[in-house]
Amino acid sequence: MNYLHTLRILTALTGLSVSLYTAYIYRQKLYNPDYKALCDISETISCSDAIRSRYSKGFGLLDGILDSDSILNIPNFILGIIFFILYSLVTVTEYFTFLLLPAATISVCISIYLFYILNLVMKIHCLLMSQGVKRRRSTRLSSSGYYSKRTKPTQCPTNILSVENFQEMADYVKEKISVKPEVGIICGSGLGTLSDLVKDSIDILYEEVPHMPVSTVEGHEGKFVIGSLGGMDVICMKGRVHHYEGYHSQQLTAPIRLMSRLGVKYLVVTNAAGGVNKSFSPGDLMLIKDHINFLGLAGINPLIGPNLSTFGTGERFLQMVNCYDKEMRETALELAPKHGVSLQQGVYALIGGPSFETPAEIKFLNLIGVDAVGMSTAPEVIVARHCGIRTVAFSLITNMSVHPDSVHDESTSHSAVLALGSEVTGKFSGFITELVSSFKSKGMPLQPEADVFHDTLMESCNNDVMSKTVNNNTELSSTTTPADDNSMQDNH
Ligand SMILES: O=P(O)(O)O[C@H]1O[C@H](CO)[C@@H](O)[C@H]1O
Ligand SMILES: Nc1nc2[nH]cnc2c(=O)[nH]1
Repeated sequence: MNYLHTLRILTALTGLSVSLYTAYIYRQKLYNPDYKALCDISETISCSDAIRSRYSKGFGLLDGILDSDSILNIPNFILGIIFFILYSLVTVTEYFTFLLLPAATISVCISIYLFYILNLVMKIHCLLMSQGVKRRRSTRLSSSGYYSKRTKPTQCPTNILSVENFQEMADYVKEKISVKPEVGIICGSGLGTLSDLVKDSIDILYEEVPHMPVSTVEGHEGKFVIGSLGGMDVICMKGRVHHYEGYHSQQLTAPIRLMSRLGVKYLVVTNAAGGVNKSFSPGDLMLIKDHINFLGLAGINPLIGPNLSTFGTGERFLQMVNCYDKEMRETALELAPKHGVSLQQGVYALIGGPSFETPAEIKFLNLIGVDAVGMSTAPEVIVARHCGIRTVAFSLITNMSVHPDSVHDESTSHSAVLALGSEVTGKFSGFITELVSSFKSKGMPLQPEADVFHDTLMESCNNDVMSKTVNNNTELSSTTTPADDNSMQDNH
């Protein structure tokens, strides 16, 4: 009898410890997706994945009936803690001992059920035995983002770069710097001198950083400049890489994931672009309200492949509404006049390049509401969004895109783009510095939650709220080009 009593107490204590440890891992994972639990032994023996699965709440039985965030959908570890506390009390006090048999029966049934889920449904072994994996059998991934042998998507079966690779990039950079950058800046073609604004900086060449693609285009020096700007710690990219250089879109967005791993929360993206909106002039700075990503529409998206769920939002189906952060755009519009910057607003289109557009393509872009065209930015913004980094972006209009009737257009050449860039960049120093400084007072990165979406939809119904803060753009709505059509402008 005594022996049985001790065994019951030991069982209750073991159950309680396991439940508490599960609660601990659950909490750690919430704040640090990279946290590796002691029980994550291999790809198939793991509890971390299990703990974030749909079976981790209400044993998965309420899935589909209750929302996963419903307070009634109680995590298994809480049920476990309650169960084992009651079990211990009954054992120790010897009150209600008639409950022990049904309790033990229920616990055996639950164990068999979980054994079935883990081993036959999810095919992983979780030592804590109380949860399951969140991914389906056919798409289970290893931590490095590789599919198991069972599943072979025909396209991009693995990621070009794994989570570990991004971590290696970040570790390398962290070793070299003493600051903790919160702001990222990308300098577009001819805009490299923006990096001169960074004070007390150290430079790290792209070629030094493991897995970092190297710029091959003139006007993109290819180095990180890390230091301080506007009272913020920043990491500035003096030059970027492009799809047309032959890089995979996951490679050209690798620095964004590196930034995310360093703790960057805000991003300022710049590019040189051809003006499609006829009311623009070379030298104008355009605040990007939205983009049309022709590569993305054609199925070239940096998020294709196994989802890197440990980054920021980690969303598989990423919402792109407000990816050009509304609050940051409003701040930019407020600050611009103070610094003598006449800020245009518009939609940026990414084309694959490296050839510039034909007259017919420009006509088409103009018809569909594009204001400026270039060969970058959209993939970076998509990945920044995926990482939960708030982004604001600008196009320097370096040339007006070719007029349909012209035979030769001298301003649309890379050397002309670079020349104009270096000529006018200095004018934006004060503006960019104060914009970066303003991030100090901004909150945590906005996740693409339903209320933001709703907010934006409401906004589009109520006409363009941005027009309240725009001074010079009131003229735009009276021009006749489709790019200025209100339906496009009001959409953001
Ligand atoms: O987008 P950024 O890098 O500023 O460069 C733009 O300028 C180059 C063409 O001159 C293209 O690479 C185009 O994308
Ligand atoms: N695609 C494209 N990219 C540019 N970058 C700078 N100017 C241009 C342009 O006219 N077209």
